[in-house]
Amino acid sequence: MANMAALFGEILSDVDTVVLFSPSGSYYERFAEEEDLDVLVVGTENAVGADAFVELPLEFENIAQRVHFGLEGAMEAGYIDDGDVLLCATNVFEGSIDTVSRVRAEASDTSGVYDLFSSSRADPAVIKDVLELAVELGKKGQKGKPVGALFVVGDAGKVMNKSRPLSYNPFEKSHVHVGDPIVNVMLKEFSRLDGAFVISDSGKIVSAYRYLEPSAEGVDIPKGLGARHMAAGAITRDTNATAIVLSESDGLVRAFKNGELLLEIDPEDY
Ligand SMILES: Nc1ncnc2c1ncn2[C@@H]1O[C@H](COP(=O)(O)OP(=O)(O)OP(=O)(O)O)[C@@H](O)[C@H]1O
Ligand SMILES: [Mn+2]
Repeated sequence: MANMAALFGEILSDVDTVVLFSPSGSYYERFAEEEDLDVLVVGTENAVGADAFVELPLEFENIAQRVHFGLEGAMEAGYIDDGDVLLCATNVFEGSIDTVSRVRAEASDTSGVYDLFSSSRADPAVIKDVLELAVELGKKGQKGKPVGALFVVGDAGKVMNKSRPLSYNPFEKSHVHVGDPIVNVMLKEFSRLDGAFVISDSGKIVSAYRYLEPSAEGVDIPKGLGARHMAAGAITRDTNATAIVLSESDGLVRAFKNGELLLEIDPEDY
């Protein structure tokens, strides 16, 4: 048997931090016991009670995105620095950790996606729920047909002031929150509605059918995107809201904050 440690040694040498993605308790313990090793845990929850932990808002199926998001959060939290060499251990196939990637942390690579969750005015769990809602809607569509949707999350009072109703508001007297199971049942209904959904910091659906009228001056969104995306970008520059858009035409989910596109994901990858 060839000496694997010698053959793969380069990948494992001169590492600053080991990053474990969703490790089991016993797996984590083995690393935590090593005194001269910096260990960071990344996952949707801190199941192993690690001191250094970065929360993933979603279980990213795409490994590169999972690693990227984790490292962006780790950089933001100060666990790693620009130029650090990291060993990222994660699972690609079913079950436990099966893959190790050697990655160099690049501050210039950070897209601000972690910011979307950590410093949005709305509760991060609400952003996550809405993002999941948009992804699910993007996967399912409406009877197999692609649908579009626009969710404006946070700073709802100001958003309401910068918009007008296209029709009566079905949520006027209701107390529906984005995390409620009923919201998933309502998904299909949602997708028929025109205009935007306005959601409060705490996740209450304040209104449907809102036509956004922010000032679009100076908003710089990628060419080729239409009125829905322009309105989404612009409302986040005019207010402290975060906008999450499912495009009917290309099927992608995009998130905007401070007038900028922060995240672009393909629902099929989740
Ligand atoms: N200012 C606005 N406020 C709320 N909703 C809007 C606004 N402008 C457009 N929309 C909604 O977006 C829908 C699609 O518009 P349009 O095709 O111009 O947008 P788009 O950015 O190309 O989005 P898509 O990729 O989904 O086609 C409209 O039918 C309308 O429901
Ligand atoms: Mn369009």
